[in-house]
Amino acid sequence: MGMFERDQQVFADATPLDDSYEPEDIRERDDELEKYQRALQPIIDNRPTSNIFLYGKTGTGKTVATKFMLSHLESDAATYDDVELSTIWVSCENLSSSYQVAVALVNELRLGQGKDRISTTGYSQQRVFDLLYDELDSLGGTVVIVLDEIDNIGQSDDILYGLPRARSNDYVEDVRPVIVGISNDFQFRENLSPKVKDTLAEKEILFPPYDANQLRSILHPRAEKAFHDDVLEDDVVPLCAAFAAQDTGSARQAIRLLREAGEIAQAEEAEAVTGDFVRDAQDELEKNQLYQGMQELTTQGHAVLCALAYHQALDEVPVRSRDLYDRYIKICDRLDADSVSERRVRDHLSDMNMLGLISVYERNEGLSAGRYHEYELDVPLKAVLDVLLSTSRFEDVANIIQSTAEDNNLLQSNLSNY
Ligand SMILES: Nc1ncnc2c1ncn2[C@@H]1O[C@H](COP(=O)(O)OP(=O)(O)OP(=O)(O)O)[C@@H](O)[C@H]1O
Repeated sequence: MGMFERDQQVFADATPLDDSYEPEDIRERDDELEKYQRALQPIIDNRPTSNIFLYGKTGTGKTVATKFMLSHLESDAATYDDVELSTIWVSCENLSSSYQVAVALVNELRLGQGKDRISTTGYSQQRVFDLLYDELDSLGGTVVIVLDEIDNIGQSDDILYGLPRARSNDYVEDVRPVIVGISNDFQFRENLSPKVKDTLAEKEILFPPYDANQLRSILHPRAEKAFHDDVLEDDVVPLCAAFAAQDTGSARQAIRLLREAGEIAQAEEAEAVTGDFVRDAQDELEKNQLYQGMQELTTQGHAVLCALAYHQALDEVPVRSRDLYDRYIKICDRLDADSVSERRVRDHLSDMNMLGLISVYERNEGLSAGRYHEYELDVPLKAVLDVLLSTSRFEDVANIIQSTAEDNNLLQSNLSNY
Protein backbone atom coordinates (compact mmCIF):
# COMPACT_ATOMS: atom_id res chain seq x y z
CA MET A 1 0.00 0.00 0.00
CA GLY A 2 1.43 3.38 -0.93
CA MET A 3 1.86 6.18 1.53
CA PHE A 4 -0.58 8.32 -0.43
CA GLU A 5 -3.61 6.58 -1.58
CA ARG A 6 -6.58 8.18 -3.21
CA ASP A 7 -9.43 8.60 -0.77
CA GLN A 8 -12.35 6.38 -1.38
CA GLN A 9 -14.56 9.06 -2.87
CA VAL A 10 -18.31 9.14 -2.76
CA PHE A 11 -18.39 12.49 -4.53
CA ALA A 12 -17.78 12.65 -8.25
CA ASP A 13 -18.09 16.43 -8.24
CA ALA A 14 -19.54 18.20 -5.23
CA THR A 15 -20.06 21.60 -6.90
CA PRO A 16 -23.77 20.99 -7.64
CA LEU A 17 -24.20 20.93 -3.86
CA ASP A 18 -22.52 24.32 -3.38
CA ASP A 19 -24.56 27.33 -2.41
CA SER A 20 -23.36 29.26 -5.44
CA TYR A 21 -24.13 26.55 -8.01
CA GLU A 22 -26.54 27.66 -10.70
CA PRO A 23 -28.76 24.80 -11.81
CA GLU A 24 -29.50 24.27 -15.48
CA ASP A 25 -33.21 24.49 -14.93
CA ILE A 26 -35.52 25.71 -12.23
CA ARG A 27 -37.82 22.95 -11.12
CA GLU A 28 -41.30 23.01 -9.63
CA ARG A 29 -41.73 26.73 -10.07
CA ASP A 30 -43.65 26.87 -13.35
CA ASP A 31 -46.45 29.11 -12.09
CA GLU A 32 -44.08 31.53 -10.41
CA LEU A 33 -41.80 31.69 -13.44
CA GLU A 34 -44.76 32.30 -15.70
CA LYS A 35 -45.92 35.21 -13.56
CA TYR A 36 -42.39 36.52 -13.47
CA GLN A 37 -42.10 36.27 -17.23
CA ARG A 38 -45.33 38.16 -17.70
CA ALA A 39 -44.21 40.86 -15.31
CA LEU A 40 -40.98 41.41 -17.22
CA GLN A 41 -42.45 41.07 -20.71
CA PRO A 42 -43.26 44.81 -21.12
CA ILE A 43 -39.53 45.53 -21.08
CA ILE A 44 -39.17 43.70 -24.37
CA ASP A 45 -42.27 45.43 -25.73
CA ASN A 46 -40.97 48.84 -24.67
CA ARG A 47 -44.04 49.35 -22.53
CA PRO A 48 -44.13 50.75 -18.98
CA THR A 49 -43.10 48.04 -16.56
CA SER A 50 -44.31 47.61 -13.01
CA ASN A 51 -42.04 47.06 -10.07
CA ILE A 52 -41.98 43.52 -8.81
CA PHE A 53 -41.85 42.21 -5.31
CA LEU A 54 -40.91 38.61 -4.60
CA TYR A 55 -41.51 37.18 -1.22
CA GLY A 56 -41.28 33.81 0.39
CA LYS A 57 -39.27 32.09 3.06
CA THR A 58 -35.58 31.40 2.78
CA GLY A 59 -34.51 28.75 0.27
CA THR A 60 -37.70 28.86 -1.80
CA GLY A 61 -35.94 29.79 -5.04
CA LYS A 62 -36.41 33.58 -5.22
CA THR A 63 -32.78 34.27 -6.00
CA VAL A 64 -32.24 31.43 -8.38
CA ALA A 65 -35.45 32.26 -10.25
CA THR A 66 -34.42 35.89 -10.55
CA LYS A 67 -30.98 35.02 -11.92
CA PHE A 68 -32.61 32.67 -14.39
CA MET A 69 -35.20 35.21 -15.58
CA LEU A 70 -32.70 38.03 -15.87
CA SER A 71 -30.24 36.03 -17.87
CA HIS A 72 -32.99 35.11 -20.33
CA LEU A 73 -34.23 38.67 -20.36
CA GLU A 74 -30.76 39.99 -21.12
CA SER A 75 -30.02 37.62 -23.95
CA ASP A 76 -33.46 38.04 -25.48
CA ALA A 77 -33.35 41.83 -25.14
CA ALA A 78 -30.06 41.82 -27.01
CA THR A 79 -31.82 40.52 -30.10
CA TYR A 80 -33.96 43.68 -30.36
CA ASP A 81 -32.15 46.80 -31.53
CA ASP A 82 -34.63 49.12 -29.90
CA VAL A 83 -34.52 47.55 -26.43
CA GLU A 84 -31.92 49.02 -24.16
CA LEU A 85 -31.54 47.04 -20.97
CA SER A 86 -29.16 46.95 -18.06
CA THR A 87 -29.50 45.04 -14.83
CA ILE A 88 -27.89 45.67 -11.49
CA TRP A 89 -28.02 43.52 -8.40
CA VAL A 90 -27.53 44.85 -4.91
CA SER A 91 -27.62 42.57 -1.94
CA CYS A 92 -28.85 44.49 1.07
CA GLU A 93 -27.56 41.83 3.44
CA ASN A 94 -24.98 44.09 5.05
CA LEU A 95 -26.76 47.36 4.46
CA SER A 96 -29.02 48.73 7.11
CA SER A 97 -30.51 51.92 5.74
CA SER A 98 -31.89 53.52 2.63
CA TYR A 99 -28.87 55.73 2.52
CA GLN A 100 -26.50 52.77 2.37
CA VAL A 101 -28.58 51.13 -0.32
CA ALA A 102 -28.53 54.31 -2.38
CA VAL A 103 -24.73 54.54 -2.06
CA ALA A 104 -24.36 50.86 -2.98
CA LEU A 105 -26.51 51.44 -6.04
CA VAL A 106 -24.53 54.49 -7.11
CA ASN A 107 -21.32 52.49 -6.77
CA GLU A 108 -22.67 49.51 -8.61
CA LEU A 109 -23.71 51.79 -11.46
CA ARG A 110 -20.39 53.63 -11.48
CA LEU A 111 -18.44 50.40 -11.41
CA GLY A 112 -20.30 49.20 -14.48
CA GLN A 113 -19.14 52.33 -16.29
CA GLY A 114 -15.55 52.12 -15.12
CA LYS A 115 -15.86 55.02 -12.69
CA ASP A 116 -14.44 55.27 -9.16
CA ARG A 117 -16.55 54.45 -6.17
CA ILE A 118 -17.93 57.26 -4.04
CA SER A 119 -17.35 57.30 -0.30
CA THR A 120 -19.94 55.49 1.77
CA THR A 121 -20.30 58.44 4.14
CA GLY A 122 -20.33 62.19 4.04
CA TYR A 123 -22.96 62.91 1.42
CA SER A 124 -26.36 64.26 2.25
CA GLN A 125 -29.21 61.94 1.48
CA GLN A 126 -30.42 64.28 -1.25
CA ARG A 127 -26.94 64.40 -2.80
CA VAL A 128 -26.77 60.61 -2.96
CA PHE A 129 -30.17 60.48 -4.61
CA ASP A 130 -29.05 63.12 -7.10
CA LEU A 131 -25.94 61.09 -7.90
CA LEU A 132 -28.10 58.03 -8.30
CA TYR A 133 -30.44 59.73 -10.74
CA ASP A 134 -27.44 61.07 -12.67
CA GLU A 135 -25.96 57.62 -13.00
CA LEU A 136 -29.26 56.12 -14.03
CA ASP A 137 -29.75 58.90 -16.54
CA SER A 138 -26.38 58.38 -18.14
CA LEU A 139 -27.16 54.69 -18.47
CA GLY A 140 -30.54 55.22 -20.11
CA GLY A 141 -33.03 52.60 -21.24
CA THR A 142 -34.58 50.15 -18.85
CA VAL A 143 -32.57 49.47 -15.73
CA VAL A 144 -33.67 46.47 -13.72
CA ILE A 145 -32.54 47.00 -10.15
CA VAL A 146 -32.63 43.92 -7.97
CA LEU A 147 -32.66 44.67 -4.26
CA ASP A 148 -32.04 41.32 -2.65
CA GLU A 149 -32.82 40.83 1.06
CA ILE A 150 -34.46 44.22 1.00
CA ASP A 151 -35.90 43.75 4.51
CA ASN A 152 -32.48 44.54 5.99
CA ILE A 153 -33.04 48.24 5.50
CA GLY A 154 -35.70 48.12 8.19
CA GLN A 155 -38.23 50.89 8.51
CA SER A 156 -36.25 53.54 6.69
CA ASP A 157 -37.89 52.95 3.39
CA ASP A 158 -37.40 56.30 1.61
CA ILE A 159 -35.17 54.69 -1.02
CA LEU A 160 -38.07 52.49 -1.92
CA TYR A 161 -40.18 55.53 -2.37
CA GLY A 162 -37.53 57.70 -4.00
CA LEU A 163 -36.27 55.23 -6.52
CA PRO A 164 -39.43 54.47 -8.45
CA ARG A 165 -40.13 58.17 -8.53
CA ALA A 166 -37.00 58.57 -10.59
CA ARG A 167 -39.30 57.72 -13.45
CA SER A 168 -41.20 60.94 -13.18
CA ASN A 169 -38.27 62.94 -11.91
CA ASP A 170 -37.08 66.00 -13.78
CA TYR A 171 -33.56 64.69 -13.91
CA VAL A 172 -34.44 61.52 -15.62
CA GLU A 173 -36.05 61.41 -18.98
CA ASP A 174 -34.80 58.44 -20.87
CA VAL A 175 -34.38 55.92 -18.13
CA ARG A 176 -36.94 53.54 -16.73
CA PRO A 177 -35.92 51.87 -13.52
CA VAL A 178 -37.74 48.64 -12.67
CA ILE A 179 -37.25 47.49 -9.12
CA VAL A 180 -37.26 43.85 -8.21
CA GLY A 181 -37.42 43.63 -4.42
CA ILE A 182 -36.73 40.29 -2.77
CA SER A 183 -37.64 39.56 0.81
CA ASN A 184 -38.14 36.60 3.09
CA ASP A 185 -39.64 38.67 5.86
CA PHE A 186 -43.41 38.84 5.54
CA GLN A 187 -43.54 41.35 8.35
CA PHE A 188 -41.43 43.72 6.30
CA ARG A 189 -44.04 43.82 3.58
CA GLU A 190 -46.82 44.41 6.11
CA ASN A 191 -44.90 47.25 7.73
CA LEU A 192 -44.12 49.18 4.57
CA SER A 193 -45.79 52.52 4.40
CA PRO A 194 -48.84 52.33 2.13
CA LYS A 195 -47.35 54.60 -0.49
CA VAL A 196 -44.21 52.48 -0.68
CA LYS A 197 -46.21 49.30 -0.77
CA ASP A 198 -48.21 50.64 -3.69
CA THR A 199 -45.18 51.61 -5.74
CA LEU A 200 -42.84 48.79 -4.84
CA ALA A 201 -45.23 45.92 -4.89
CA GLU A 202 -47.18 46.63 -8.05
CA LYS A 203 -46.70 43.00 -8.96
CA GLU A 204 -46.21 40.44 -6.24
CA ILE A 205 -45.00 36.90 -6.64
CA LEU A 206 -45.20 34.55 -3.71
CA PHE A 207 -42.72 31.68 -3.42
CA PRO A 208 -44.26 29.10 -1.09
CA PRO A 209 -42.17 26.53 0.81
CA TYR A 210 -41.44 23.33 -1.11
CA ASP A 211 -43.07 20.05 -0.20
CA ALA A 212 -41.15 16.78 -0.12
CA ASN A 213 -41.99 15.83 -3.71
CA GLN A 214 -40.78 19.12 -5.05
CA LEU A 215 -37.60 18.92 -3.04
CA ARG A 216 -36.96 15.45 -4.36
CA SER A 217 -37.27 16.71 -7.89
CA ILE A 218 -34.87 19.57 -7.12
CA LEU A 219 -32.36 17.23 -5.49
CA HIS A 220 -32.31 14.45 -8.06
CA PRO A 221 -30.37 16.11 -10.88
CA ARG A 222 -27.85 17.47 -8.39
CA ALA A 223 -27.43 14.14 -6.67
CA GLU A 224 -26.85 12.50 -10.02
CA LYS A 225 -24.03 14.87 -10.85
CA ALA A 226 -22.53 15.08 -7.39
CA PHE A 227 -22.12 11.41 -6.51
CA HIS A 228 -20.50 8.46 -8.23
CA ASP A 229 -22.86 5.91 -9.71
CA ASP A 230 -24.41 3.47 -7.25
CA VAL A 231 -23.09 5.31 -4.22
CA LEU A 232 -26.40 6.80 -3.07
CA GLU A 233 -28.85 4.39 -1.52
CA ASP A 234 -32.42 4.85 -2.69
CA ASP A 235 -33.77 6.37 0.48
CA VAL A 236 -31.16 9.14 0.73
CA VAL A 237 -32.69 11.78 -1.53
CA PRO A 238 -36.25 11.14 -0.27
CA LEU A 239 -35.05 11.41 3.32
CA CYS A 240 -33.24 14.70 2.72
CA ALA A 241 -36.36 15.98 0.99
CA ALA A 242 -38.63 14.80 3.79
CA PHE A 243 -36.52 16.28 6.60
CA ALA A 244 -36.26 19.64 4.87
CA ALA A 245 -39.94 19.69 3.92
CA GLN A 246 -41.01 19.00 7.51
CA ASP A 247 -38.73 21.65 8.88
CA THR A 248 -38.56 24.65 6.55
CA GLY A 249 -39.50 23.69 3.01
CA SER A 250 -36.18 25.18 1.96
CA ALA A 251 -34.27 23.79 -1.02
CA ARG A 252 -31.11 25.13 0.53
CA GLN A 253 -31.65 23.04 3.63
CA ALA A 254 -32.34 19.91 1.55
CA ILE A 255 -29.18 20.43 -0.51
CA ARG A 256 -27.08 21.02 2.61
CA LEU A 257 -28.37 17.83 4.16
CA LEU A 258 -27.43 15.86 1.10
CA ARG A 259 -23.95 17.34 1.03
CA GLU A 260 -23.42 16.82 4.75
CA ALA A 261 -24.56 13.20 4.47
CA GLY A 262 -22.04 12.68 1.68
CA GLU A 263 -19.29 14.32 3.68
CA ILE A 264 -19.98 12.15 6.70
CA ALA A 265 -19.96 9.05 4.52
CA GLN A 266 -16.70 10.17 2.99
CA ALA A 267 -15.11 10.87 6.36
CA GLU A 268 -16.11 7.42 7.53
CA GLU A 269 -14.71 5.92 4.35
CA ALA A 270 -18.05 4.31 3.68
CA GLU A 271 -18.69 2.87 0.27
CA ALA A 272 -22.26 4.04 0.14
CA VAL A 273 -24.29 6.96 1.45
CA THR A 274 -27.13 5.53 3.50
CA GLY A 275 -30.18 6.92 5.24
CA ASP A 276 -28.33 6.73 8.53
CA PHE A 277 -25.82 9.25 7.27
CA VAL A 278 -28.71 11.58 6.47
CA ARG A 279 -29.92 11.25 10.06
CA ASP A 280 -26.41 11.99 11.31
CA ALA A 281 -26.25 14.94 8.94
CA GLN A 282 -29.55 16.23 10.28
CA ASP A 283 -28.21 16.09 13.86
CA GLU A 284 -24.99 17.75 12.82
CA LEU A 285 -26.67 20.64 11.00
CA GLU A 286 -29.10 21.13 13.85
CA LYS A 287 -26.23 21.37 16.29
CA ASN A 288 -24.40 23.86 14.07
CA GLN A 289 -27.51 25.96 13.93
CA LEU A 290 -27.94 26.02 17.69
CA TYR A 291 -24.28 26.82 18.11
CA GLN A 292 -24.53 29.67 15.69
CA GLY A 293 -27.68 30.91 17.38
CA MET A 294 -25.82 31.04 20.68
CA GLN A 295 -22.82 32.77 19.18
CA GLU A 296 -24.94 35.46 17.63
CA LEU A 297 -26.70 36.49 20.84
CA THR A 298 -26.03 40.01 22.07
CA THR A 299 -23.99 40.67 25.21
CA GLN A 300 -27.21 40.88 27.21
CA GLY A 301 -28.34 37.62 25.66
CA HIS A 302 -25.06 36.01 26.65
CA ALA A 303 -25.40 37.32 30.20
CA VAL A 304 -28.88 35.82 30.49
CA LEU A 305 -27.63 32.54 29.03
CA CYS A 306 -24.77 32.63 31.51
CA ALA A 307 -27.18 33.00 34.43
CA LEU A 308 -29.19 30.04 33.24
CA ALA A 309 -26.04 27.98 32.69
CA TYR A 310 -25.09 28.72 36.29
CA HIS A 311 -28.35 27.30 37.61
CA GLN A 312 -27.90 24.36 35.32
CA ALA A 313 -24.41 23.76 36.73
CA LEU A 314 -25.86 23.88 40.25
CA ASP A 315 -28.49 21.38 39.22
CA GLU A 316 -31.15 23.92 40.17
CA VAL A 317 -33.32 23.67 37.11
CA PRO A 318 -35.92 24.44 36.02
CA VAL A 319 -35.33 27.79 37.64
CA ARG A 320 -37.95 30.42 38.39
CA SER A 321 -37.67 33.71 36.57
CA ARG A 322 -37.15 35.65 39.81
CA ASP A 323 -34.16 33.54 40.85
CA LEU A 324 -32.77 33.63 37.35
CA TYR A 325 -33.04 37.38 37.29
CA ASP A 326 -31.18 37.69 40.61
CA ARG A 327 -28.40 35.56 39.20
CA TYR A 328 -28.32 37.63 36.05
CA ILE A 329 -27.89 40.84 38.08
CA LYS A 330 -24.98 39.29 39.99
CA ILE A 331 -23.32 38.27 36.75
CA CYS A 332 -23.71 41.75 35.30
CA ASP A 333 -22.18 43.23 38.46
CA ARG A 334 -19.28 40.88 38.22
CA LEU A 335 -18.72 41.74 34.57
CA ASP A 336 -19.13 45.41 35.26
CA ALA A 337 -21.86 45.40 32.65
CA ASP A 338 -25.13 47.32 32.63
CA SER A 339 -28.15 45.25 33.48
CA VAL A 340 -31.60 45.52 31.96
CA SER A 341 -35.08 45.18 33.46
CA GLU A 342 -36.67 41.87 34.35
CA ARG A 343 -39.07 42.41 31.53
CA ARG A 344 -36.26 42.74 28.99
CA VAL A 345 -34.62 39.62 30.39
CA ARG A 346 -37.88 37.79 29.78
CA ASP A 347 -37.77 39.01 26.17
CA HIS A 348 -34.26 37.61 25.79
CA LEU A 349 -35.44 34.32 27.25
CA SER A 350 -38.31 34.12 24.86
CA ASP A 351 -35.95 34.78 21.92
CA MET A 352 -33.76 31.93 23.14
CA ASN A 353 -36.78 29.73 23.41
CA MET A 354 -37.61 30.50 19.78
CA LEU A 355 -34.07 29.55 18.80
CA GLY A 356 -34.51 26.21 20.53
CA LEU A 357 -31.83 26.94 23.11
CA ILE A 358 -33.99 26.78 26.23
CA SER A 359 -37.28 25.38 27.45
CA VAL A 360 -39.87 27.54 29.14
CA TYR A 361 -42.52 26.11 31.46
CA GLU A 362 -45.55 28.02 32.52
CA ARG A 363 -46.57 27.30 36.11
CA ASN A 364 -49.79 28.09 37.82
CA GLU A 365 -49.62 27.83 41.56
CA GLY A 366 -52.90 28.76 43.10
CA LEU A 367 -54.20 32.25 43.50
CA SER A 368 -51.53 33.50 45.86
CA ALA A 369 -48.49 32.61 43.76
CA GLY A 370 -50.15 33.35 40.44
CA ARG A 371 -48.58 32.53 37.14
CA TYR A 372 -44.85 32.33 36.68
CA HIS A 373 -42.28 30.86 34.34
CA GLU A 374 -39.49 28.39 34.82
CA TYR A 375 -36.54 27.87 32.53
CA GLU A 376 -33.91 25.32 31.68
CA LEU A 377 -31.36 24.75 28.95
CA ASP A 378 -32.45 22.70 26.01
CA VAL A 379 -28.89 22.28 24.71
CA PRO A 380 -26.00 20.61 26.54
CA LEU A 381 -24.35 22.78 29.17
CA LYS A 382 -21.04 21.83 27.56
CA ALA A 383 -22.08 23.49 24.29
CA VAL A 384 -23.17 26.67 26.09
CA LEU A 385 -19.87 26.78 27.95
CA ASP A 386 -17.91 26.33 24.72
CA VAL A 387 -19.57 29.43 23.34
CA LEU A 388 -19.21 31.47 26.52
CA LEU A 389 -15.57 30.44 26.98
CA SER A 390 -14.77 31.74 23.51
CA THR A 391 -16.42 35.09 24.26
CA SER A 392 -13.65 36.99 26.01
CA ARG A 393 -15.96 38.98 28.24
CA PHE A 394 -17.56 35.84 29.65
CA GLU A 395 -14.50 33.63 29.84
CA ASP A 396 -13.95 34.03 33.60
CA VAL A 397 -17.56 33.47 34.58
CA ALA A 398 -17.76 30.52 32.20
CA ASN A 399 -14.73 28.97 33.88
CA ILE A 400 -16.44 29.23 37.26
CA ILE A 401 -19.60 27.66 35.88
CA GLN A 402 -17.55 24.92 34.30
CA SER A 403 -15.85 23.93 37.54
CA THR A 404 -19.17 24.11 39.38
CA ALA A 405 -20.64 21.75 36.82
CA GLU A 406 -17.66 19.44 37.11
CA ASP A 407 -18.01 19.39 40.90
CA ASN A 408 -21.61 18.37 40.49
CA ASN A 409 -20.71 15.85 37.84
CA LEU A 410 -23.03 17.53 35.39
CA LEU A 411 -20.90 17.98 32.33
CA GLN A 412 -20.61 14.34 31.38
CA SER A 413 -24.16 13.24 31.88
CA ASN A 414 -25.48 16.21 30.02
CA LEU A 415 -23.42 15.57 26.94
CA SER A 416 -24.29 11.95 26.58
CA ASN A 417 -27.96 12.83 26.69
CA TYR A 418 -27.56 14.91 23.60
N1 LIG B 1 -36.82 25.34 -8.05
C1 LIG B 1 -35.52 25.12 -7.91
N2 LIG B 1 -34.84 24.35 -8.80
C2 LIG B 1 -33.52 24.14 -8.64
N3 LIG B 1 -32.80 24.62 -7.60
C3 LIG B 1 -33.42 25.38 -6.68
C4 LIG B 1 -34.80 25.66 -6.79
N4 LIG B 1 -35.17 26.42 -5.74
C5 LIG B 1 -34.08 26.61 -5.01
N5 LIG B 1 -33.01 25.99 -5.55
C6 LIG B 1 -31.66 25.98 -4.98
O1 LIG B 1 -31.79 26.10 -3.57
C7 LIG B 1 -30.88 27.06 -3.04
C8 LIG B 1 -31.63 28.20 -2.39
O2 LIG B 1 -32.40 28.88 -3.35
P1 LIG B 1 -32.44 30.47 -3.45
O3 LIG B 1 -31.13 31.05 -3.04
O4 LIG B 1 -32.96 30.84 -4.76
O5 LIG B 1 -33.52 30.76 -2.33
P2 LIG B 1 -34.08 32.16 -1.85
O6 LIG B 1 -35.55 32.03 -1.85
O7 LIG B 1 -33.47 33.26 -2.64
O8 LIG B 1 -33.58 32.17 -0.36
P3 LIG B 1 -32.99 33.39 0.53
O9 LIG B 1 -34.16 34.24 0.84
O10 LIG B 1 -32.44 32.69 1.70
O11 LIG B 1 -31.95 34.05 -0.34
C9 LIG B 1 -30.01 27.47 -4.19
O12 LIG B 1 -28.86 26.64 -4.20
C10 LIG B 1 -30.85 27.19 -5.42
O13 LIG B 1 -30.03 26.88 -6.52
